[in-house]
Amino acid sequence: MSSHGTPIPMSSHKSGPLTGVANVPGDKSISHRSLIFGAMAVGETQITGLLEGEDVLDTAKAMRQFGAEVTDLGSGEWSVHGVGVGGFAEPDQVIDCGNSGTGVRLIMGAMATSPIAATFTGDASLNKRPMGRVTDPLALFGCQTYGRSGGRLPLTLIGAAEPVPTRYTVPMPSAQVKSAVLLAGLNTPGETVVIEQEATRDHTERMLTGFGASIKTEETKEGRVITLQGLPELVPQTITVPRDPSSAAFPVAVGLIVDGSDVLVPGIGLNPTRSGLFTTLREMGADLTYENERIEGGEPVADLRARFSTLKGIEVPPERAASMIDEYPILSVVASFAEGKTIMRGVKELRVKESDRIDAMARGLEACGVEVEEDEDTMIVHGMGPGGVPGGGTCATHLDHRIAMSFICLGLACKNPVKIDDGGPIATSFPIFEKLMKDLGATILRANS
Ligand SMILES: O=C(O)C1=C[C@@H](OP(=O)(O)O)[C@@H](O)[C@H](O)C1
Ligand SMILES: C=C(OP(=O)(O)O)C(=O)O
Repeated sequence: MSSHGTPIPMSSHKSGPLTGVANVPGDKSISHRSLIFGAMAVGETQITGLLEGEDVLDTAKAMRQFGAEVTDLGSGEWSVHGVGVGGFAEPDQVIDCGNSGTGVRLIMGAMATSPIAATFTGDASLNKRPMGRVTDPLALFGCQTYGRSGGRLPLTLIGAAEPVPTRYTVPMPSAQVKSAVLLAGLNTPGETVVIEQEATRDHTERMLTGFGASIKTEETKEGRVITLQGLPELVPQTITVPRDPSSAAFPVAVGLIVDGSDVLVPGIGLNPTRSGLFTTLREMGADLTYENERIEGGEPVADLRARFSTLKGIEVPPERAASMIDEYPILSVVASFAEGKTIMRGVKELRVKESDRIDAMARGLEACGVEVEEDEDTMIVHGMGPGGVPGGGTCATHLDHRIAMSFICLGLACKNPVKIDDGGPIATSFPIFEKLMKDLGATILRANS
């Protein structure tokens, strides 16, 4: 089932060369943060290029429930009148974050140090995901949570009336946990310190600095030590959201695996905490070039050009995992068309995303004739060479947008069509995916069309 409706079965079919320009939507991580940080600033934040996917729209609704004025001005332009740090009102309805781990975890952090209560829920996927990783550190500030066993949603959080500053080492590589703790630190007097052993996406640190918070990051023997000074007044910003590298991954991938293709994906952020997939693809021999390299909004940006390539399997360094964590499903598709094995280690976080992504990809690839090995923390794909994957399988998507899009991409380069049980979740992060792919020349059908 899609998160908000009936299932949308789809199929994708071997396509001729995919060519043209793919303008992917705004970055999901930055879109959530623009709304949440805007809601915590005093005055009006203006946002251009917001991703209008379901995940982000759920965050916009939640910010309204906490008292911010959030207005859709049309064409990706949004305005947020914030209530200031500590200014959140108590919502009078349950906060439904839909399919979004980022939304619920960041919002819990943002409210955890205000003297209000809120109840959070999500769809069947989100309500299975672990929340203890966020509620445990938030409890150190003095808030209380009452949830289902295993720390699952639905969950009620009662914010700390007198929050105490906290020093916390994040036990798994997670930007969501890091961000939740930093956001709780905003309404806490004194210094909040978060330590991460592996660098994860740093949008919270960069953007909060832009909003006027004092955040210092030091590389030490312990890891990255991030220190936030509490009780800043956040200053509203004018934000242009860059295009999402995690969405760019799909047109880039089909450009590489569909014979004769040449696809241009303009304006993609190459922040090193996000660009691990592109480095990996180039190591596999991809004809993936960075054109018109430039700096936009303080971030390195380039137009990505992907042309059909003969690829070789490689071992992806595990220390790169955090910088491409959402891209392993589509990498496993690309790896199916490489010569030799692609070994992905250090990827157990994939098991607690919208679905268990190692299991979902392994089962679907096997159904399409690809050999996959896995253990708790590893996935190995045995490549079948360009054009060598039989296809013909039906793949379960488990309410997971990235699984759905990955199998659609697979089918475009297989000998036989690939079916997915539900393309509905694609709307959570990439609502224009189907049209964008068809405009490049992809054959994608809905079961009833
Ligand atoms: O902070 C963020 O915006 C995100 C962090 C990652 O999750 P984890 O922090 O759980 O690894 C990523 O998978 C998610 O899509 C977005
Ligand atoms: C893991 C993802 O998102 P979230 O954790 O926000 O649900 C994703 O978009 O791949």
